[in-house]
Amino acid sequence: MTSSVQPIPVLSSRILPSSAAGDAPRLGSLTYLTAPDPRSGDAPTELTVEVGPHGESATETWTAGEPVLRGEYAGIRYAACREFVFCTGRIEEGGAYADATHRFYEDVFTLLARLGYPRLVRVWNYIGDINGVTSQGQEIYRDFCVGRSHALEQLGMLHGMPATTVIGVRGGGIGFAMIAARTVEPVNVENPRQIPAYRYPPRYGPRSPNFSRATYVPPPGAGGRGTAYVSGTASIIGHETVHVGDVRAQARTTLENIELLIGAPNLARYGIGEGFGLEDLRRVKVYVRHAEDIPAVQAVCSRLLPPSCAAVYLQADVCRRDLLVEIEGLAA
Ligand SMILES: O=C(O)c1cccc(O)c1
Ligand SMILES: CC(=O)C(=O)O
Repeated sequence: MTSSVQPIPVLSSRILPSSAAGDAPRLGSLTYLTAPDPRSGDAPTELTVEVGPHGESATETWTAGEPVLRGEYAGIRYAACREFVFCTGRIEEGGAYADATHRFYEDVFTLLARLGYPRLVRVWNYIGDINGVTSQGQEIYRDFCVGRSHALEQLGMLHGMPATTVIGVRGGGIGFAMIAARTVEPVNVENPRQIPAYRYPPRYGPRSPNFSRATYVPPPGAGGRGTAYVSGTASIIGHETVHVGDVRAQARTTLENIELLIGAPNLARYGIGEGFGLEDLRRVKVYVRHAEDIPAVQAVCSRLLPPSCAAVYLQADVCRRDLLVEIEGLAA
């Protein structure tokens, strides 16, 4: 009997103004709307969040070039091809989020284990009123971190989380999207000039955030290029916010952080034999806290990013009050 080795499907994605998003078969999508849209409940594996009115709206779609199988477990919707699964879910608005977040992450890992896609590649968490407080007086972002950390501790995964974005959006509750892989081996990468988030000191909250600064996915076949998924990155050196009150300097420092993170010298520390520069960024989502800062951030980014990089500027809150801008993206 002969067996043929099937090529691993390539995970691809693109971003368009939300009105122009086509309806090609997809694993899932993330849509950022600048106004509430009463018609847009979340379709299966299509997460919609409301951002501030002064930035852009956009849809990022994720496709795999082959048929997907859809399903639902514990309220989490998924769409899977052979190699990748895209999941979305929501926690409804409530007085506090730690317990619901704990349960949500437990359910996600149960689902991924049952489906056979145990390797997380990318996670997004969109939190309503992220800098507001719970009924117990804890900041909502910190309360979310407590629930996530408890779930991961139980699973022995405190240090194993991939590239992640946590951003504040309008409305209440938390929207989640995740991508996991069946066989490819993602490599989680830290930034040499930032301490790992799971080692942040307690002044940032009772439980540290759990995420890696980037996740590298090797090429599907010999000779190709891999992809570096870059977490929400901000103007942090060590564990400290730098350039408080100066949005231009925060934007520049953020891009320097990304450059150091995905460059060949840093990736070599993980045995990765390639590297990326800012010129390899294919797409970024730039989250800007204050409407009036958007033009300045756009100016910095258009100077430092290549014209080939699709950039969208979204008005949204960042997890720390003194952070004015956060940038995520992918390089390939
Ligand atoms: O996973 C997180 O807690 C996190 C924290 C900061 C920025 C970000 O995009 C994500
Ligand atoms: C972005 C951010 O808050 C962090 O890296 O911790």
